[in-house]
Amino acid sequence: MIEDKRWKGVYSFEDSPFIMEILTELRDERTGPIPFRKGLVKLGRYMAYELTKTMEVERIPIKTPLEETVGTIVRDRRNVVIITVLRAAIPLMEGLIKVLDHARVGIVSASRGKAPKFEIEMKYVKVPQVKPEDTVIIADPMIATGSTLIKVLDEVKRYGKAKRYVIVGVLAAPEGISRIKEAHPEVEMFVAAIDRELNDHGYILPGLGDAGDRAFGAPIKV
Ligand SMILES: O=P(O)(O)OC[C@H]1O[C@H](OP(=O)(O)OP(=O)(O)O)[C@H](O)[C@@H]1O
Ligand SMILES: O=c1cc[nH]c(=O)[nH]1
Ligand SMILES: [Mg+2]
Repeated sequence: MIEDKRWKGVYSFEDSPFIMEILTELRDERTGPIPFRKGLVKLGRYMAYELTKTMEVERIPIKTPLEETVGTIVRDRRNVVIITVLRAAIPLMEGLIKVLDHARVGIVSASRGKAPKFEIEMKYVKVPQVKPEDTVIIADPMIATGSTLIKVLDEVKRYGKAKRYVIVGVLAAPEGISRIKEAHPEVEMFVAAIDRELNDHGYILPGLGDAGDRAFGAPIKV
């Protein structure tokens, strides 16, 4: 996990060969929906494991069958709310929750309109009460213009103030990170990699394409 020099609290996993191997499979245009979804689940699991290294722990006395000793509890793992941003975060959340198994889960829908406005439509919002001891983890694989996550954070903050707000994603563009940090400076971000830039349609380059479509197939209008 490396903190990017450009922003405070923004980390990538470019130092982790295994996470990079999973990302490589996701980027590859030949990867179909089944391995694509499996890759997102794997990333969720490993990134959650890495995230626990930044959490508060507690030492507790325990007894083995032979003697008394001291054990460890990741205290913050008990107080997690995962916000799943439909659609593409569904497999990522499935991985996160394998490690963060006590998590309460909120679901929000967010659909990004076309360039140049990239308006975000948020129709479905089900978020639990957020408590002061909570770590709110917002799962969304792609941080492009940042518009989706700014809107999700604005909304989620109405449900109570958390101890930490953490975004877990796969790829981020520098433009999106800067915009989110401007709107919500305290937010931390953990992404597999930070890519070069956005194209005119708001897609991340080199990126992996449309994460929702690659995981679930392209929707049609009827
Ligand atoms: O940072 P932004 O520019 O806002 O773009 C990022 C958003 O775009 C994708 O969702 P999309 O709107 O394609 O919905 P989908 O998951 O249903 O495909 C992605 O999952 C993010 O939520
Ligand atoms: O590159 C991008 C940008 C937004 N949403 C995606 O799914 N991919
Ligand atoms: Mg999409």
